[in-house]
Amino acid sequence: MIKLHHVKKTLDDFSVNYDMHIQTGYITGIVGANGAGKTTLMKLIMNFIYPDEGSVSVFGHQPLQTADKANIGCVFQNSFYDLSMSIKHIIEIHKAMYTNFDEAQFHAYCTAHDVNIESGLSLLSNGALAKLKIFLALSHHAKLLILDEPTLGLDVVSRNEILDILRNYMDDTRTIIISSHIASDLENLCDDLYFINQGTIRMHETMDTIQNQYALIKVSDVAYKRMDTSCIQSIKKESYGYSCLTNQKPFYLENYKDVIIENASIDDLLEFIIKGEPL
Ligand SMILES: Nc1ncnc2c1ncn2[C@@H]1O[C@H](COP(=O)(O)OP(=O)(O)OP(=O)(O)O)[C@@H](O)[C@H]1O
Repeated sequence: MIKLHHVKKTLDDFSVNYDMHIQTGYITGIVGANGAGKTTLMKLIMNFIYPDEGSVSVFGHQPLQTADKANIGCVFQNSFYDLSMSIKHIIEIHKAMYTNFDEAQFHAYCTAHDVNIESGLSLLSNGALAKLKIFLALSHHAKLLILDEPTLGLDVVSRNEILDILRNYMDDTRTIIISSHIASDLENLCDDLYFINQGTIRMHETMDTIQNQYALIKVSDVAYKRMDTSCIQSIKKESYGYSCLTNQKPFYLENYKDVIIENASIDDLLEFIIKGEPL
């Protein structure tokens, strides 16, 4: 569905370097701290900015064709319509932009999730505005959804509603790329994750591999010295000794029955990527 081949881009003093293959039928999460380069990645995919080197292909086309944009729904954090506009006006724009804009479906989303279609944008709460952006992105039956922090500003109930809608939206022919600061949202949604730090991909794993193979091992200084660290990827010094990240959980569960071995969350992995000491 999407390939980034040796893509390099420099924006003032920030550079990115991306190689990625995002597969059809997958929900791919993009994880990274503030300023890691997540939005820049999505802008490169959407052809809003162009690579200095390398290539980006979407739907097998390089660069993205204008006709392909009808098959993409996107939500970007900092760009939307002027707040003086009404929702009805925006519906008209989307009907003109997308021949397959499904007004009935859009109404159904808004009605089911308490977004008043009669309203002007300026009267909507932050949460309603966030939902509106998502419903617009979903309502022309796009094959590809690019969602940059779509749940920002939503409470937990609304976030879970949106995650359910995205799960229901998926089928084998559709693809979602989503970034979020809320790791649990991605944990419960994504099939595949890319971890980005300072414009580079630091880790790419399926959610299954993260859940089955990755773990945190918490040991004292003495226990750390005795432990086989050949399958430890990175460590952090802690008050009690060391916290160690492994991608060989079964090995440590089998051989170190007396130490604390915990599942590694997305937040744990990101923290190790940023602050861990690689072995
Ligand atoms: N047009 C631009 N010109 C110069 N620098 C830019 C431009 N766009 C982004 N940057 C810089 O690139 C870096 C990455 O920005 P980006 O928005 O991709 O990060 P992000 O991971 O989406 O962050 P956040 O989670 O905070 O939204 C930041 O340091 C930002 O200031």
